[in-house]
Amino acid sequence: MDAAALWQRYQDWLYYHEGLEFYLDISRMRFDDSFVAAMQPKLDKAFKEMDALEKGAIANPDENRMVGHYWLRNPELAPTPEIKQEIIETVEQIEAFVSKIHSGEIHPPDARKFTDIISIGIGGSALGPEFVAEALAPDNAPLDIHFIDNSDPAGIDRLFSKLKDRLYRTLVIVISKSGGTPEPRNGMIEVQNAYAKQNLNFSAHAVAVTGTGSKLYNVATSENWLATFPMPDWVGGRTSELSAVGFVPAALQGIDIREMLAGAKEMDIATRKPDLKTNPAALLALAWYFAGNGRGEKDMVVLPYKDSLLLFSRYLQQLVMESLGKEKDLDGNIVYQGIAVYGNKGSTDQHAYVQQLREGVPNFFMTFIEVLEDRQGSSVEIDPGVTSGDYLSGFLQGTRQALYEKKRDSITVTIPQVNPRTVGALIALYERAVGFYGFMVNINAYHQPGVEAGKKAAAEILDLQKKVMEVLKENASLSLSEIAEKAGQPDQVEAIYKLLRHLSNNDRGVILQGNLAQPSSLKASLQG
Ligand SMILES: O=P(O)(O)OC[C@H]1O[C@H](O)[C@H](O)[C@@H](O)[C@@H]1O
Repeated sequence: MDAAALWQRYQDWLYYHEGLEFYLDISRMRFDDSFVAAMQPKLDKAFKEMDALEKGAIANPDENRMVGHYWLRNPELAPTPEIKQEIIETVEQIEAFVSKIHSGEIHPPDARKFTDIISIGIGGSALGPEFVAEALAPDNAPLDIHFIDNSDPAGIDRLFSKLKDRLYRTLVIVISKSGGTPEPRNGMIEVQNAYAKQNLNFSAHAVAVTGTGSKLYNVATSENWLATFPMPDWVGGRTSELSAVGFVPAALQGIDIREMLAGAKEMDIATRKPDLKTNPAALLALAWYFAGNGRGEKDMVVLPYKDSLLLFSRYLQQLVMESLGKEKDLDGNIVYQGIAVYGNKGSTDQHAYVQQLREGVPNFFMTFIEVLEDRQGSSVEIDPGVTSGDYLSGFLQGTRQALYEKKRDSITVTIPQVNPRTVGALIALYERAVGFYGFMVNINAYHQPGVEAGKKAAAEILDLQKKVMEVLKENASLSLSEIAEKAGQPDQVEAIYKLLRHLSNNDRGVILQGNLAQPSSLKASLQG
């Protein structure tokens, strides 16, 4: 295609939203009109299913759940008056609580105000809050946020050593929809222990965000924590940023959650239109379908050219991959669906892997995220008439062009500024695009059966560890296969080897002797 034809194609496919000052350009995806025509029935199906979903259909059939994150930004859409009321009240409760924290009306027992937050959660209960904190927390936030999003003792210690003199004025938010996920539970117990060591009353510092009636809910209410905010059943973890999950930490940092809701609501209105060319989520889903033949054959590389959007691709990883990565379609056929997502930020990543993207295996499509405003205030000239922002903008355009020359497709999303409204809009855009795409390829985008297998296997390893420790207590020194026999798990020698190796490296009283390069030669015993 020559330059004039490309320029025409750009204009033919450009989507612009006036209210949000938002652009979407899919002109550098090389589909043709016949592809678009062939996709129309799938698009029509997706529009219809999306409409039913918003009206409260059981869009997550195997969990028998409604999918209601769209109601969060427009409670009028909620299928019952009770749900509508719950949505409105939760935001009001969050705002009332947050203003009391900011004013010091609610304060820690030994200080006038809370100054820091430890936010404990994983998956959907961490990625949204982390992304939004990085994108939107003001320089002088009323509270500084820190995250525990893993079960890594060294990671937790690093945070404790940073906060040890501030724990007494740190608010702890434990976020878990199910209230039973091991990682946040572990994080909570670690933090409780740290408070106990300093003779601090944990409950006077703690807030929960969880489903009513969950284990965490029961702990928080019976221990009289400062507050508990509900996480409704009809909001999935990966679409929970605009619920209490995202809003409690965001509002505490002084981020305008009403503006996030307003941006999302406006994007929802745009992405509800049953017309491809005026619906940016449908355009995105179409582009994804084209890129990977509706089978995820190409990876989605997401490169925001803005430091504050660094965690967007990580956030999208869960939203896209947990939603679309499915073994079976809705009719039970094996389909192995999904789209892999990765990326950090530009131009930084140009100096890491863009070499492969331009010249190596062509197994991806790019999404550039462009922010029109370079910075607030004026810029110094790096070269005559040129600022660092001009460079960044040039790098984006240059990479887009260089990729296209090599037949590597790209999408460009352009926002005027990184602010609560545009971030809310971006979240809503991708939530809807994922939903559309899910319907286009006929999968349930709202469950995650594959995550359970790893959790179950981990629980079995921990049970095995208990059995192995019992065996060692009763015996002087045993080979790994003897331990496996005595534990009644003869098939689990390798798992036993691995857990003993771990214990022996962590002062847990386990001694492993023998040739470490030949695990079958090892004998294990307990110290003392
Ligand atoms: O919020 P929670 O119930 O603790 O869940 C946290 C996360 O863990 C699970 O394993 C799911 O795969 C995620 O979708 C979820 O966001």
